[in-house]
Amino acid sequence: MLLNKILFPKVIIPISRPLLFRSQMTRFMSTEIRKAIDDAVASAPVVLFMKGTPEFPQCGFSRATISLLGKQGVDPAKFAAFNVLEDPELREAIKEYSDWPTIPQLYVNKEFVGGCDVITSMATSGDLADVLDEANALVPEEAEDGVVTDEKK
Ligand SMILES: N[C@@H](CCC(=O)N[C@@H](CS)C(=O)NCC(=O)O)C(=O)O
Ligand code: FES
Repeated sequence: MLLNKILFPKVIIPISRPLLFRSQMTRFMSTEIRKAIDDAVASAPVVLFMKGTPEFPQCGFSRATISLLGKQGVDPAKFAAFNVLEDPELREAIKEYSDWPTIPQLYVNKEFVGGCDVITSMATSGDLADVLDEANALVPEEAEDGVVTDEKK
């Protein structure tokens, strides 16, 4: 430790500050907001917290995620999206709730799955199709329309 301090004094000092700030932040979300997010997450089998709406995503990461969900064939009846740009409190609280620092955030059956990068790699590996299929969240084979994306307008 002493050797570290001598060799990397500038590394050790800044590390302690974000940790302290984080422990203060984790007490910040009110019970009401936590309950509201619990309800949002439980409102459909597939829930996306995003910037903008499925029809008009307002960020490339949200657009890419909604597009992937559409291509997987997520059933609109099994899907709910929450626009964090309409609710600054939700935008911050969802990060604490999931312990994930960015938007979009995907939940399937109330379980946090990940953000855009995770969803993209799960789509490539086939894991996303498996998770959505297990959640019974895909449109039946004979139906045509999945989640509306801006590509389908
Ligand atoms: N690598 C991220 C990309 C998403 C991202 O970086 N989102 C940023 C810019 S949209 C974000 O949410 N920043 C915090 C905020 O805007 O509140 C992922 O896999 O989802
Ligand atoms: S809003 Fe700028 S990258 Fe998402």
